[in-house]
Amino acid sequence: MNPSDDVVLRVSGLVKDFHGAGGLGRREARTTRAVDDVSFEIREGRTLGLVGESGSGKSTVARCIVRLLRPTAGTVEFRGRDLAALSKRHLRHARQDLQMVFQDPYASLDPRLTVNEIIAEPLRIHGRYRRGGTERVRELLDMVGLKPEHANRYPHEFSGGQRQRVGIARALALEPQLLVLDEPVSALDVSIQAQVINLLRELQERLDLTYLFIAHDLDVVRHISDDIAVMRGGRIVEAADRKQIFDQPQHRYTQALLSAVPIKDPSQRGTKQRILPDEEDADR
Ligand SMILES: Nc1ncnc2c1ncn2[C@@H]1O[C@H](COP(=O)(O)OP(=O)(O)OP(=O)(O)O)[C@@H](O)[C@H]1O
Repeated sequence: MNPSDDVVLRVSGLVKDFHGAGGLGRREARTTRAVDDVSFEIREGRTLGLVGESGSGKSTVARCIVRLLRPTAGTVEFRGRDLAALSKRHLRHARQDLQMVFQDPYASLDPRLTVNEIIAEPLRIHGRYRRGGTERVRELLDMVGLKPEHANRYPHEFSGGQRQRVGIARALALEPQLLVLDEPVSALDVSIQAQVINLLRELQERLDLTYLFIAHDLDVVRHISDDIAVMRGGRIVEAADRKQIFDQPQHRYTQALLSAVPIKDPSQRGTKQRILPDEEDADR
């Protein structure tokens, strides 16, 4: 078998610019390069952790992959097919195979819909909610550790962790191959984070899923990633397998992400503070 055959996602030279208004009194438009020449690939059944501080461009990469955003340059290949080259109809079809789970389960679930309606929505949109649709919803609820009676409840009746389980069930409804998980546990308590990460690991094993797992904290991706890419200022500054990143980080920014010191302010005792080098210092 050709070694590239099991590559599910290949991102090459991805660039995304946002064009916004200039500052006060300035007429010219200002361009922010949120993603600057990002490349990586993920093989079948593996997880790439994409890590970096807020504003480093992680979500923009995710949104370009699932085509919520159109890249300025570069390619996103899914199973060897460039998504930008697909017709609308083929893109719609391909998008069933790559689904996204969002950070905030409070904001990403429509509060007016029951859990049954939320999970069935992608099935309906893609014409796959036929007879037995309710059975499929029950099956999905079971997969994520929820009960059949949860189907008739509304999002506000659930805890944060349960809501994220609903979000995961919805993402799985169309039997995708790739999940783009954009900070899926960041809004949850630490104890609940571990439960959701364990669930994601079980599902990956059971359904042969491939993950792009985005987080701002290396600790979060430690137990789920095979490989890790560290982003800063729109670029990947270091990418390696998990062991290498944790045992022998090469880039000063990765080293800084791994190091933590107690905050001096006693009112914040128990929390950690990252020491991040200045942009110039971070360049090797
Ligand atoms: N729609 C937009 N219009 C203009 N600028 C944007 C837009 N979306 C993101 N940006 C800018 O792009 C850069 C990268 O943002 P992005 O949200 O991708 O980072 P992130 O690493 O995911 O951070 P966070 O974890 O805070 O979401 C930031 O400077 C951000 O302000």
